[in-house]
Amino acid sequence: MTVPPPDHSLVRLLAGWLPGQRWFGGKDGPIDELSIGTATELIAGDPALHHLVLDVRQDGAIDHYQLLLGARRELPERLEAGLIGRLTGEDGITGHVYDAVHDAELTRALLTYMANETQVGPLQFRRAPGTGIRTDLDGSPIGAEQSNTSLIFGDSYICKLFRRLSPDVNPDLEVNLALSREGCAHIPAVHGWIELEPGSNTGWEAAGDEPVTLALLSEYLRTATDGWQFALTSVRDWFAQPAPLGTGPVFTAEEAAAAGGDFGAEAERLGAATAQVHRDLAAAFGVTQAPASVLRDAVFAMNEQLDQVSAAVPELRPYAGAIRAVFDEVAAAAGPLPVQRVHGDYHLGQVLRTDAGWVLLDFEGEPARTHHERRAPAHPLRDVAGMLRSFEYAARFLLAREGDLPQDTSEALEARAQAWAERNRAAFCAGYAAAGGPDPAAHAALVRAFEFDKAVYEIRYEARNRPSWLPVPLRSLARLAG
Ligand SMILES: Nc1ncnc2c1ncn2[C@@H]1O[C@H](COP(=O)(O)OP(=O)(O)O)[C@@H](O)[C@H]1O
Ligand SMILES: O=P(O)(O)O[C@H]1O[C@H](CO)[C@@H](O[C@H]2O[C@H](CO)[C@@H](O)[C@H](O)[C@H]2O)[C@H](O)[C@H]1O
Repeated sequence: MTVPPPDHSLVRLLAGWLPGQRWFGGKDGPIDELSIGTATELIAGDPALHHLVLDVRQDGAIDHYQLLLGARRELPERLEAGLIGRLTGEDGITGHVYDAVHDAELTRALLTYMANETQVGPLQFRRAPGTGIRTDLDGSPIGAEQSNTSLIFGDSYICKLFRRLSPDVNPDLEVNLALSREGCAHIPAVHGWIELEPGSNTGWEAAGDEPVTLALLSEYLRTATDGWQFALTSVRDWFAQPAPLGTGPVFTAEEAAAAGGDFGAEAERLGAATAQVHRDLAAAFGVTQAPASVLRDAVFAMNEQLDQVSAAVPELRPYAGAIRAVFDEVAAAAGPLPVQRVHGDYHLGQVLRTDAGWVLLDFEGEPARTHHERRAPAHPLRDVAGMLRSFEYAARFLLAREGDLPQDTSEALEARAQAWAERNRAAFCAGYAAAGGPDPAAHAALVRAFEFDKAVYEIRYEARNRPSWLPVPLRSLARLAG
């Protein structure tokens, strides 16, 4: 038997391992070709650490994924979860190769390199101006379901390693740095980042002049509560209120105040924080008046998405006519519109409640959008609509996943879900407008169109990624379009 050349066998191992990774975006189809775009040795010896950018060709397009590859002759049991395979190589990588995010002994070097602003081959490690970085902390991956991989270092830092790489600066880094410069109080402090020199990967089709962002090191908000979990706790309390079920929703201000875990005041504060971040984004990146044709083009794209998703997900079809009518109404009334940088994928899972207030995370935009789309200016009420959708999700999540409840219970809980959503939507909008954002009530048709567009996006997202969640957006669509 001939032993394949070591480089070849590494590529083969990677091609077998990649499709099984949570963060791999190309699960819909086969990998046509995989090659190693850049390979940089960060630590030599045993164990060794290599940084790889994998160029993955699928269906005519190339995506680039980042991997920290560990190599050890003997693999301790604690690292087996990340095992990719074994190499008999002669190319400097020998022994067991594995995803090194699990190896604290190796990932500690990331902090040291960032603290010292080291350059290794095409990789440049950066420290944010005016900060120091501790180098004595061990990293471990967070358990959360996420599109990237984040390591927590002690109680101090969270380092997000972007898995699918954007061709230039990642909007998450770009926006966080810009907001830091504005003194924005609603983001975690940026401590450092890692980037790849422009032009270092020849397999990059759309590379720009900017360095490619590989990782972002931020302050870890250890005691913060995730917005989605916080909201769900409130919905549970709301459902469990002793007022007799079936007599209508608990909804007077007094009843709401008495309800354990009422979320209204939090929703209002979140609205205010959102408006403040929008103001800082406008200050950092500017605001332009987009001509009416820009909104008409946006509506064209909304209709296109509606057609595509209706074709793929039959459950959407009964609502398509009502949705199209709302889109067309907005297009017909289109005038010049102020646009600016926004969050782009705003929902309760992107906000944390700290002792000091709400903090916004993950300015990368919707994962399915192109890099160009994710950095494009938009109307700030798009973010407002995203969060309104999220209140709908939180309100209906427990019910949609409950299965068959007796009809009277189900109707009574639906009424409460509706009341919860309405109360928190209104509180969020009030907080947003009071803090200086464009009043959602004064732009009701636009907000409604953005909400429908987001709902259509969500239906595709759930059908593709979490089919058991599909009833959640469908239930709220039935109400919105009904
Ligand atoms: N600075 C932070 N402090 C505490 N937890 C954080 C911080 N940043 C992110 N997280 C947690 O990590 C999760 C994933 O982060 P996120 O930036 O949304 O990653 P992804 O882009 O991979 O979805 C968040 O939902 C949050 O729970
Ligand atoms: O957080 P990501 O950038 O990965 O965003 C994607 O995944 C989200 C789910 O994790 C998805 O959000 C949808 O589900 C949320 C509850 O899990 C809900 O709060 C949001 O309102 C709903 O859109 C998001 O759409 C998707 O881009």
